Amino acid sequence: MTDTADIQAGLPTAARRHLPDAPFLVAARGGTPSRVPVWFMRQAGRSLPEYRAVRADVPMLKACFDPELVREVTLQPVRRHGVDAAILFSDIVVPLVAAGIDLDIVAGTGPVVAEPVRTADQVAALPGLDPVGVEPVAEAVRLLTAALGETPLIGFAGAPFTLASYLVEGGPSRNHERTKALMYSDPATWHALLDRLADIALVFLRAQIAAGVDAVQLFDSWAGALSERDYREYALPHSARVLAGLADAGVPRIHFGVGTGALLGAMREAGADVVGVDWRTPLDEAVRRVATPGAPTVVQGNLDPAVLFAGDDAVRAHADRIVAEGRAADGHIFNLGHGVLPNTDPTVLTRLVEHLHALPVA
Ligand SMILES: Cc1c2[nH]c(c1CCC(=O)O)Cc1[nH]c(c(CCC(=O)O)c1C)Cc1[nH]c(c(CCC(=O)O)c1C)Cc1[nH]c(c(C)c1CCC(=O)O)C2
Repeated sequence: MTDTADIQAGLPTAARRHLPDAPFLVAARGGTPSRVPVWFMRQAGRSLPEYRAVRADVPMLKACFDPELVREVTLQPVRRHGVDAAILFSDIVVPLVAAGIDLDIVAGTGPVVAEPVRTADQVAALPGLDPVGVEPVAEAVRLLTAALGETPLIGFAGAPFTLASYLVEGGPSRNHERTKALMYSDPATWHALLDRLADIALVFLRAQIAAGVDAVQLFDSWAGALSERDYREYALPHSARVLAGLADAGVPRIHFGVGTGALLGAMREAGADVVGVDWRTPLDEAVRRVATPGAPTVVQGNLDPAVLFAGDDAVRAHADRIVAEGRAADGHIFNLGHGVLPNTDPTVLTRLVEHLHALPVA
């Protein structure tokens, strides 16, 4: 394992903007924002015709390494919806590609790995990430912080478990059976793999922070496939190392996964300042699960993305319920319970943002 101290060296903080009143950042710290802050996971993407237009001739991974294109696509949902945060347009596999792992993002499928990683020798041969490899991403962050005005920028990475699932399965998986087979049959190789992936995630996030992102989200999208016991044994220590390795930066750390109702307390313990919640767990119940003495309880979520297809009355009714449930927390950042579905009508999102911004704050 790489010495975490090496990865932590040299984090310039001068790049970060001072945004004391940004509602997203105020809520992330457990304060009272001037309005209900909202952004949407996958807000940049196929739901937007302007995204489809600029991506028409550019493969996904090529786009992720083009700073000007990343800037444009990241800004599109901010311009259109007036959301309270931008999320860097990238992908969880970008640092793996930058490290030299042969994989592609196949439209309609997701990441596909040329040679799945399943043996101790393959794990030992995995390359590390040199920050130079993600310099185009850092450049995009610098372009964005210059363009965003008062709107915060969220950087992100995939958590070690979720990255491991793609590497071991070779692509998206419903049951994660090969991943779990490695985990249960060869724990030493499993932990060595997650250790490498934690290093890669940490280098990627620290490069984004050094370039100026205002918050980070660690996506452990598929952690909900694990029982709480297995999550604590096989995933949490590695996510905890990533999150702890960012503590000195002082930016809010959001941690999110799908179907993680049983894991919310453990995900908080991994070192999250803000816990993202999918739609299966009501926010007031999520607050009970993540509350920790001595620290503000902040949650993010959790509108079912499918509700966006049910008409404005239903959207507003669900949104109002979620805002009310979120009042159980010290801070609530409105979001979906997972990403925007590709055929969502984007005008529904714009009207939802307007509705949330017109609500009184507690
Ligand atoms: C699991 C995961 C991946 N990527 C990501 C996760 C974690 C978040 C989650 O749980 O959804 C993270 C991600 N990927 C993308 C973003 C963009 C930022 C945002 O607006 O939220 C973010 C935050 C762009 C993308 N990443 C991808 C797209 C679609 C590619 C395209 O537009 O052609 C986008 C906009 C590709 C991708 N990459 C991945 C999947 C499952 C897919 C979708 C495959 C498909 O349906 O085509 C892996």
